[in-house]
Amino acid sequence: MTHILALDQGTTSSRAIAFDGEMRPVASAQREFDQHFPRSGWVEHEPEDIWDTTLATAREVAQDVGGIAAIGITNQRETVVVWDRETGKAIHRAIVWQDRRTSDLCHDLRGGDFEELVRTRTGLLVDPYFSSTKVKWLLDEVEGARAAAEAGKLAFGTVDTFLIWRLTEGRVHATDATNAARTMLYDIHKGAWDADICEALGIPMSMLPDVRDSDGDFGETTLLGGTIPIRGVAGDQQAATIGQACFTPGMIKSTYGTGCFALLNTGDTAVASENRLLTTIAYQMGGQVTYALEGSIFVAGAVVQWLRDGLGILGQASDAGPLARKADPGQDVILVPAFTGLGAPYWDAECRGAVYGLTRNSGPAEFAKAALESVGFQTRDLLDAMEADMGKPIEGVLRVDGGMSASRFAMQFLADITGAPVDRPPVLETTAMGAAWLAGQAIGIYPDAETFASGWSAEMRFDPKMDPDLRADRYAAWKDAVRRTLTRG
Ligand SMILES: Nc1ncnc2c1ncn2[C@@H]1O[C@H](COP(=O)(O)OP(=O)(O)O)[C@@H](O)[C@H]1O
Ligand SMILES: O=P(O)(O)OC[C@H](O)CO
Repeated sequence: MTHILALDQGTTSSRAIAFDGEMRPVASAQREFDQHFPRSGWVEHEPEDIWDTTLATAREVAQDVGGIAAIGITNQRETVVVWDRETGKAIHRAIVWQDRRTSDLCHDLRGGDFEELVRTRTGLLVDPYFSSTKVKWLLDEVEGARAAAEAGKLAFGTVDTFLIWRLTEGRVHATDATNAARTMLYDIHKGAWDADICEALGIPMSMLPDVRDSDGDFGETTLLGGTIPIRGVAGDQQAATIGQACFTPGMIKSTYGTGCFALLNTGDTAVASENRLLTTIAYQMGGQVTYALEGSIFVAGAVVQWLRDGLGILGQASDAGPLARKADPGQDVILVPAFTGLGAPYWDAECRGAVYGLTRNSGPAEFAKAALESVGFQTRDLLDAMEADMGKPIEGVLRVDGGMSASRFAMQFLADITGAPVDRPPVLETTAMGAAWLAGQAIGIYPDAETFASGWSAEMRFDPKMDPDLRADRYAAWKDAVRRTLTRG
């Protein structure tokens, strides 16, 4: 039997999932790895941990199913690895997307021509979230790094690129267009690295990988038994967009993992946001770019982890919904989970979390309810910004996935507060499925986009049930709470 192996290298764990010829997941393995927080606001991963967990899970699953026809890679985005081309060793730990160490630098870079250049060419905002200022930090701070980079001895990559390099044993230094689009170094209109931005940040272009189609040819690996081609690569949120079959302009998916990332397919038009959303690449196939508007929220499932590990009021994440159902409906407790600032559409890196409306009777149930509702409120912020950018209401359904979409309470509130039906597919591993589909259709064993999309169906639909007046009141209360939390008022 022919299988496609999807490698999903996420923020907290590496997963390998084998899909059979019918695109059904048939075997999987997962390994968590350590998170390093050397200072407040800094987040690092050990590149060898990323590699070891990826290789171990890939080997386990490959052995389980036997023949693998092709590999698809999907990855946590923006995270930076810089390594020595000669030895293959990283010069420093990976700097993770959540890391805020370049806040001051980004602050200094805002407000002038550079910010405008970044916005118009990369579709992004000047924020520590993206890769470029992290690369600059490494070149400035690691001894000898800048000289080595200028001599062409160092390679930069997002995690996909690092894994491709390792899997091909240094033969291929490449990424796909979706990952390139998250670096803040890539012109998404021209489809090329931007020399002006690289020069402004002092990043030698010799460090940068070759950019290919998401279903391009990324070489072969002999490390999993036999010779297996790598034929699909996409950032995890883009892979989820593909796995949710959001191939038509106007379709939206929203993934609830550690954070939440909503992508609206805008077809061949790169819509410039007036509402602080990101313009990004959904996928590139056959040289043809499909764009998306993206809203990025930094804390979604992480708020449930906080209830469990920080407050200790949950035994496990799945207790959150049942606890929230016990909350006193008369209390309007609002939690703004700005643990690391707020992402879209506010982009306030300095503000921190807050709780409003506490009474003497507020307890664990009210906290659980407020935490789950905060994710719905934040998604409504994104959808409103998308509607404003598109100049028309967003019709249709929100397709959801990710670990937190398992919560029926959270998904029902999401439908209630957005007023949009919410569809949840039977396979929540849509990220891996998207990467597998890219690779599988590239080698001709999976159907084309149209056929894949027509076969897509929801396992569960959540219809909005909230009274429209109550919806308006509750959302106004959220907006008021956010206004009071922002450092910029
Ligand atoms: N039943 C549940 N109810 C609420 N949150 C959940 C539930 N199950 C998982 N989560 C949350 O989902 C997140 C894990 O989702 P996952 O997609 O694996 O994230 P990531 O890929 O970012 O590591 C965790 O933050 C966890 O708190
Ligand atoms: O690893 P995840 O699923 O939390 O996704 C991380 C995103 O790609 C960051 O942009």
